[in-house]
Amino acid sequence: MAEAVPIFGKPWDTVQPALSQPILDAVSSYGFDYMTPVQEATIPVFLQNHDVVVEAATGSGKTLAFVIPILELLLRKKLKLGHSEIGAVIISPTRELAKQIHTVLGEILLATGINYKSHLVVGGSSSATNTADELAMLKEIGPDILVGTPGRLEDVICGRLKHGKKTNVSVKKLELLVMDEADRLLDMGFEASLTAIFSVLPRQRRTGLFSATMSEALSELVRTGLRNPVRVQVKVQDKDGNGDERRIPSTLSIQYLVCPPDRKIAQILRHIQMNSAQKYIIYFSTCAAVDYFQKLLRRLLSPTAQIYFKVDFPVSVFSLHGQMIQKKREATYDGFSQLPPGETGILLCTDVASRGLDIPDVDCVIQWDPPTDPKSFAHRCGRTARAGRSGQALVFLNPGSEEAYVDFLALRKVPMVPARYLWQDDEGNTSALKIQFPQDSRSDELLEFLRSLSATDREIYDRGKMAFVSFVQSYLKHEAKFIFRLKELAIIEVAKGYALLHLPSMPELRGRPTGRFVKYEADYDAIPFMDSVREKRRLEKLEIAKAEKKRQAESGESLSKRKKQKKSNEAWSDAKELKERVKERKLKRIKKRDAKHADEEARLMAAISDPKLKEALENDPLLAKRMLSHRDKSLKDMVEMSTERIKHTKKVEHMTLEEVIADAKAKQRMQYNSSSDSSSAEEDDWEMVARKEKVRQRLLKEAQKKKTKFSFDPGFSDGEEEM
Ligand SMILES: Nc1ncnc2c1ncn2[C@@H]1O[C@H](COP(=O)(O)OP(=O)(O)OP(=O)(O)O)[C@@H](O)[C@H]1O
Repeated sequence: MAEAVPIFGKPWDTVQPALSQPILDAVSSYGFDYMTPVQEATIPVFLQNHDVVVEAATGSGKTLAFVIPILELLLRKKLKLGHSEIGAVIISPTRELAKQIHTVLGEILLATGINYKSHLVVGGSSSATNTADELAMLKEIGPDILVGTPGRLEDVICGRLKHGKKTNVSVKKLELLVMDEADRLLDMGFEASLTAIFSVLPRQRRTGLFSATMSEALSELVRTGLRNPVRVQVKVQDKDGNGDERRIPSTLSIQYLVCPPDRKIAQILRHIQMNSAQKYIIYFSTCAAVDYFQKLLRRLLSPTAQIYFKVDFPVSVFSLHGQMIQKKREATYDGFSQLPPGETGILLCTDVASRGLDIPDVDCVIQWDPPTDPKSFAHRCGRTARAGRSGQALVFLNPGSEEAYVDFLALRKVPMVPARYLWQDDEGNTSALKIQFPQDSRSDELLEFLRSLSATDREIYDRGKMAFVSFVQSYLKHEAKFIFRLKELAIIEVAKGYALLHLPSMPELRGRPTGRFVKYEADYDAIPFMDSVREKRRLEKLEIAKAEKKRQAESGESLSKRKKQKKSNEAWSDAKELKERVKERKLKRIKKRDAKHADEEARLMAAISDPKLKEALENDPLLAKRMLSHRDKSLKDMVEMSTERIKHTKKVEHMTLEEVIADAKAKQRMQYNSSSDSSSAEEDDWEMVARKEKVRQRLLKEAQKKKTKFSFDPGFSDGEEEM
């Protein structure tokens, strides 16, 4: 078990300006006699009404560094908040973290006896499934402090509602805004929600940003949301006293193991076998991998698998990722957090659990693969070694280009030391080896056993393929691309490490020598689901597919032809649908325009008695439009102009663009020579004809290219082409 190392600062009653007695009593009821360095540095500055930007290692006590000043400032101002008025808002990137902060706040409020209420505002919570429910709850409770995630908070604070109800929350008297894991808030693309929230909060508020890692985006936020902030940076020295600075707690030891990807699972199991009664968190890059390895681990813990994973102590396996429903997320989090001491527990998760979570007594953090965002690395490791306790972290690096990650992190003040390869003898005894990649037949046997599980359980088989494919896709998303190069990744060994029965067909595998991968001999169609309902449904579908295949084989259709046919049918129907939609939109536009013109023309025709004029107008609806906008011209002039234009339009239809321009220029010259004022309407018409000619030329070229039928009506189509 991890032991506590005292790394604390001054007592709480030394804070200047002094904290109120109820708050001092509350922290002492927690058994916290001394502040941590970040609390000592931050609380006085926040209390002196400064905005703060706080950067301190994981597990250093940042939560109380903002919770205490929030309560103290609200108390000190003796702020009388109405039923719907909010005094402080705390924003967190994940629901779990928001819930945790809300719990800490609630406990402190209870211990102080202060009459403020806090409320948790997160999406997908079991208590309020939508914003309307949330607002109804808020109306009933009348909280003073809100803790939540950006989207739902934006809904509640800014009144962006889906149900047309007005928000009944007022932030006019808000005193404090805190953003925990502020850099993550921006990385996760919450910037728009944050900006919306800032825009409705009073400018005279205090703002605090807290994180263990700062980013460039954060300095942008400092510029936009804070006023002359005081920057608090708590530095950690290396334990060996060489004066080196580190971004991680001094009580945290991080090891790395350069290990072929197909040995990882055996290494993890041996780790667990060697260290009983420990709490582990294992990070994966994708939700699919979490689900898959949870299934495998659970099966490995069954009595029949004890030959490969022999443990004589109870082990509970949990999983947590962002695609799980909220209720399950909450149950997992609570289950793992409340695991009784002396029991071994393993939480498999993605980065949704990398930040801020204060799960008690986590002894070891293992990273199956490094995170795509390098900043997450320190946060993941920081789930252990919290508040002065010691803790261990281990990351697997694939041989090839990933070894460079060690130096990359060292430059970012995250030091690591090499780990030893864990070896298991034939009796199942585990020991640490000095050599890096020994022959490891027991690891190979374990993989074969996992494959045999896959060959008898379709859910494991399907999930394995999904996990592998999603891993490859996530590998391409690594921010440190110069280290994580897919070309240099031993992808076949990765597939072996995922205990796949066969390689999936994917472009990333094209051109790779696959000889090292031995396909598992099995009838893949026969692999059943353990769940009888799913299996029944699968068999029914399989029957239908087989019957169809047989029918096509009998009718002589080749597979490639069938595929081609299917593809062309899909493409054809898609294209047809699109064409119809375009046509529909076009017809709508024409109808709308015609209705408008018809109205104008009707009024005009009613006013015209000259039959010649009427005829000219019928031939040229564009003229009707022009006549309405040039009422100062006599109708007769307009008709002459129109007749001339119609003649000319018909002529230019067969002219090239150069000829049209030359013609227009000649007309202009003639007009200039005759010293007559050129009519602007007429100039517009020439311009229009030239423009239409340009369009016609373009369409002609395109049509020639596509060899499609081409028609273009320069008089009426108003620039709309028909192909
Ligand atoms: N003054 C204190 N004395 C002893 N323990 C403390 C003190 N302040 C906080 N702690 C404990 O330290 C642990 C870590 O605190 P907290 O979760 O606030 O860390 P953090 O800096 O926010 O970490 P992270 O960066 O991972 O979010 C908690 O269990 C908390 O109860």
